[in-house]
Amino acid sequence: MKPATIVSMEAVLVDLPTIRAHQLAMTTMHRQTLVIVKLRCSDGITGIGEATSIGGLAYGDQSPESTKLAIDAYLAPLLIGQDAGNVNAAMALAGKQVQGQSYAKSAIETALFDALGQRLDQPVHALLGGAVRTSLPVLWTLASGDSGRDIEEALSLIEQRRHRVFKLKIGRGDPDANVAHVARIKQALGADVLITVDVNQAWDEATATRAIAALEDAGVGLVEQPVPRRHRQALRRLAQRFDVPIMADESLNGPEDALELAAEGAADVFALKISKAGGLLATLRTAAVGEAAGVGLYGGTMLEGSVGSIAAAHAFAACPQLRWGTELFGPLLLKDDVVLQRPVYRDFELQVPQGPGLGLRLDEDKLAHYRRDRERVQVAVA
Ligand SMILES: O=C(O)C[C@H]1C=CC(=O)O1
Ligand SMILES: [Mn+2]
Repeated sequence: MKPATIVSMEAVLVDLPTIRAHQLAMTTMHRQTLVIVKLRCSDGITGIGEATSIGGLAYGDQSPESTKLAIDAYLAPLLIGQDAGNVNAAMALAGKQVQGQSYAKSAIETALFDALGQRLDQPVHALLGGAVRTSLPVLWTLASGDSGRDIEEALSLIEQRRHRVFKLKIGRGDPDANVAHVARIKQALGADVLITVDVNQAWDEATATRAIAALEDAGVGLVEQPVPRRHRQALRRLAQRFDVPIMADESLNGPEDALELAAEGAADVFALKISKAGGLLATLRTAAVGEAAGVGLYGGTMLEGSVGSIAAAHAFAACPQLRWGTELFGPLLLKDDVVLQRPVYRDFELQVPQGPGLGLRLDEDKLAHYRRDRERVQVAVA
């Protein structure tokens, strides 16, 4: 392999409308903002990556704007001139000189892997040691805010053979009303359809104890992050108390959290996300801790567009255990995207691309159309 260095890095904010309102405990989304990273190398290859958050700062403490700033002001100047083919060395340098910023680091690592894959003519999953599956089961989130509409949406998606597992976003408003909403949907979809719920940290322990008992009675199969992320002892007591598995999402970032959660028996399932871990390699390290502890693994999403979702798909394809499948449906929630070939969903699964790198390319016209700074870019070109 000929040596290549990183010559430039650009972080572009892209605003895309969603196909419908997406209601979570903490916010309602009508659009999604992607941070698309383009990393150019001295051999002419450009790698791409994506960092995305949910509802700006509603999900966590990194926003698209703060991610772009971290890249523009710190990570790009640090990494330009470094060996583009040595992902471990670049990420170690970023880890040493930049604290936190896991979303930015994930996007940059993705772009390095995409470039390396193109250079070696190998898909990213091959660079991670090889895929153990060629497609990934994908659930769908029902979050329109209306039980009747959610039921219609689920029935139609089952009919289209697109999804057969559904996650319900709850935790907003009266917990009893939340439980009634879940029970209505579970009853309408029947015993064979797995229903999971995501509370996004909205309940205190007493509320969670009462509500999870009722959710268990209603037939829910998995409860995600019922209590605030730092309330790990509460999470542990809930995981020990109930038969229904409890999944850690916001409480789990990298391998260190995984180790502590596993040692304490605080979660039955881990929601892996490349952006929380700070990259594909850190996601696999987090997964390894879970696997060593016998914890179930689930391929989570930050509701990324195609670039971020496919990056995650390469990591999840290389993950030996993935007992709970994935939720990599982000591209389907967006009205449009900025790639030339949108991901393929078939028979309830996302097909993992087999082409070099990520296996997808940017649609530069779409990127120019949806980028937030398009007026300024047009003026600069004119
Ligand atoms: O897991 C989350 O909290 C965020 C995300 C995943 C699916 C969805 O609808 O929202
Ligand atoms: Mn979640």
